Amino acid sequence: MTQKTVREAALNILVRVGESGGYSNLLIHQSIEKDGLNSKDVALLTELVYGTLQRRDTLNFYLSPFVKRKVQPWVKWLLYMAIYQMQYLEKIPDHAIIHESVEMAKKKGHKGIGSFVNGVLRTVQREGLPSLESIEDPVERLAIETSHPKWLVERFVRWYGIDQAKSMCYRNLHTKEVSIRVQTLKITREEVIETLQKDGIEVERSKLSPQGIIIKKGNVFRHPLFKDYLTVQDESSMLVGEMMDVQAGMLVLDACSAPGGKTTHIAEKMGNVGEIHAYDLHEKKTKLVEQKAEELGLTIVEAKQGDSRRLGEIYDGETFDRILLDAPCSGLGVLRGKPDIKYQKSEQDIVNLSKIQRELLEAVSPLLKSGGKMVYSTCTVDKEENEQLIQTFLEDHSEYELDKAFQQELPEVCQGLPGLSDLGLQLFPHDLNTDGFFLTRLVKK
Ligand SMILES: C[S@@+](CC[C@H](N)C(=O)[O-])C[C@H]1O[C@@H](n2cnc3c(N)ncnc32)[C@H](O)[C@@H]1O
Repeated sequence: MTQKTVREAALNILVRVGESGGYSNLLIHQSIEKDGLNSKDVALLTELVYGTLQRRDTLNFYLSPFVKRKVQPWVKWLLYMAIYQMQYLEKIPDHAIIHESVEMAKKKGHKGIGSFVNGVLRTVQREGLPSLESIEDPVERLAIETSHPKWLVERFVRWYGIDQAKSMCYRNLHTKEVSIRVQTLKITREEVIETLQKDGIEVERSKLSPQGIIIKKGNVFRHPLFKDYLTVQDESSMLVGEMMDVQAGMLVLDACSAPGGKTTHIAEKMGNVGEIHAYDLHEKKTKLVEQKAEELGLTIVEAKQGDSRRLGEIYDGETFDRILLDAPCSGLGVLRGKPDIKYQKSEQDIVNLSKIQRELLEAVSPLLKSGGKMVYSTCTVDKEENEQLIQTFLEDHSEYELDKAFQQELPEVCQGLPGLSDLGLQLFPHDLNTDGFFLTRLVKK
C-alpha cells in the first residue's frame, strides 16, 4: 500500500470513530487484515489514527481560527490529520503533507474542496498555530492541551489535585509498551526471554509479576511462541492474579471473566489444579475465555454465560474460597490504548457503572466462604468506582474487612506509590507505565 492509501484508510477510520462511535482498535485491526498492510504501513496507520484521535480537541483549537465556515465531517478530520502531522511528526515535510491532503480532498470530494484544504493549510503554514498559553483558566488549558473533556479533567483535579491530573493527562497522550504473561506451567520466563532475545526482540522483566515480560522492541505477535505460551496482558492486570493468593485445589469464582486474561492467570497460579467458575454476561465472550484456556492448556476453567448479579440463584450460600470481581468500569485508566473512551463517556456513565459495580459486589459477596478472600479491581482511575465504592460496601457489610496482608504482599515497586491507601491500590498510568488500575482485597470474617 502506498502512503497515500494508508492515509485514506486512516481518514476512513477517523471519520467512523469520530462521527459514529466506532472503536479505533477494532477498525485498525480490520483494516490491517483487509488491506494486508506491511509493518511500515501498520505503524503509519496506527500513528495517524491514534495520534489524531488522541489530540482531537487540541487540533480543533489549532484549526478553529482558520476555518470560518461549517465543513463536512470528513473534511474536518482530514484537516485534523494534516495539522497533526505538521505539528507532531517531524519526519514528514509540510509540503508533502499539504500536497497529499489536497489530493485526498479532490479524490474524496471535488476540486473546490481541494482548493479549500489547500488554502487552510497554506495559511496555517504561513501564520503559525495559535498559542495554548492564551487560555487563561488552568483546568481548561489542561483539558485542551491534552485533549480531555473538561468535566473529566475537573474530576481528576478534584480527586487527585492539579499535579497528578496533569501527569495523568500528559501520559495518556503517549502509547505504552506491550507486555506479555508467560504460561509458566509450560515454559519458564527465562526460557521465553532467551528465545525472544535470540530472535531479535528486546525485552525487560516485569517487576509486578514473575510471569510478566515487557516488550521494548520488536513484534511478539508473530513469534511462534505466541499463541500457546503467551498472553498479552497489562502488568497491572497481572498484579490481580498475583494478589489473588490462590492455591492448588481451591474453588474460585471469576464473576466478570471475558476475555479470560485474569482467569487463565489464576489457573496458572493454581497449577491447573482446582476449579474456576468463570462467568460473563455475554455468551460470545465466554467463548473467548474457553478458547484462551484451551490454547494455554488450562483445564480447570469452566466458562459460563450468566449475569453475576443473579448468581445467588445458582449457588447456595458460602461456596468459594476466592472471588475475583474484575468489574465492568468506565475504562478511564486505559485511555492510551483506547482514546475513543474519553470522548464517548459521560459523568452519568460513571454513576450508572458504580451502581452496577455495587450490585455485583452485593450479589457475589454472600458466595464467599468465611475466611475466604475477594479481590475487586477495575481499569479506571475514578474514586466513585473504586475507593468510595469499597468504603460504602464495607460500611454496610460488617462481615467483610480489608485484608491487612494486602499491602505487605504488594511488590516492592508499589510500596509508597501515591495511590496506595487503606482502601487499596490506585495505580496511575504515570506511576509505573501501566494502565490506570485499581485493586484491593477483602476478607470475610
Ligand atoms: C473488565 S472486563 C473483564 C476482563 C477480564 N476479567 C479479563 O481479565 O480478561 C468486564 C467484563 O464484565 C462483563 N460483565 C458486565 N456485566 C456483567 C454482569 N452483570 N455479569 C457478568 N459479567 C458482566 C463484561 O461483558 C466484560 O467482559
